[in-house]
Amino acid sequence: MGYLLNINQLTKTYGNLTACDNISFDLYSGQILGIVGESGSGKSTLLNCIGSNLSIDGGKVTYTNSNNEILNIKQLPEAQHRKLTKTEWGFVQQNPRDGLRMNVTAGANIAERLLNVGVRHYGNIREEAKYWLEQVEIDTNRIDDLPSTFSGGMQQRLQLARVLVTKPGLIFMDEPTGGLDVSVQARLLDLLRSLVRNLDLSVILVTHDIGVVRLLAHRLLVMKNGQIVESGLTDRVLDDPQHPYTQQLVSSVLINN
Ligand SMILES: Nc1ncnc2c1ncn2[C@@H]1O[C@H](COP(=O)(O)OP(=O)(O)OP(=O)(O)O)[C@@H](O)[C@H]1O
Repeated sequence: MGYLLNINQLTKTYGNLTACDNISFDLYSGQILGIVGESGSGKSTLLNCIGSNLSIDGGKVTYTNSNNEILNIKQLPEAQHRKLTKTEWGFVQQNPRDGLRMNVTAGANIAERLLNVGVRHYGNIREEAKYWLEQVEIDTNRIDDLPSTFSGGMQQRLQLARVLVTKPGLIFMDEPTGGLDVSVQARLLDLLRSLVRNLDLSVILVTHDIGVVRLLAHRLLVMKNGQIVESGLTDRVLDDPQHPYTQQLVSSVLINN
């Protein structure tokens, strides 16, 4: 089977700074790809060049959609790109406020994405919303509450439900457990792990937290100064790092923990 996503020589510059320097990789269906690296290495920029409408200065992003059409993402008309991001793609932001609509109920947050894929029957929508609240371990009695009345961990789980309800072909996650207390992080991580396994999700996951990729990612890209310095199976990269930068990244985790 062919790839789900192909990134070919992607380059993004800000003035004199090359935030992403000639990045190439493939993502296959059902794969969780982790992107790690220190702050400023270009991880979020790369994710936004692929998953959002951040412009690029060179290269090509190709996605195979659910109809097996191969889409040249950076050349897609704006309306088609918007449709893709509202249906087949999902983005889980570090700050749930960026991924949720805070002024509508939890149920409406989930329903909005269902409406985007053409579901119209109110009863079905409410049942689907309840189902996904259960999947992310939120009490269905909270369906009519505003997300602002939820804890940080609950907001993050609601963001997941909102994304998962359209059964996206590809999910982008930017530090999904960042900004949460350690115990809340651990619970979210557990939930994420069972969801990605049970739903066979395809995910690009950006984090500076080696523990997160160790638990979730099949493969890793290690970024430094906008470049990929090492890539491979997660266990191989973390247990037998080849590049001095990866060695330093892995050993600093051992020391800090
Ligand atoms: N809008 C922007 N304008 C100018 N420079 C930017 C902009 N966004 C990012 N950069 C620069 O691009 C580089 C990569 O930033 P990016 O946020 O992608 O790194 P990161 O690895 O995601 O870091 P962090 O883990 O801190 O989020 C940094 O040097 C940053 O200062």
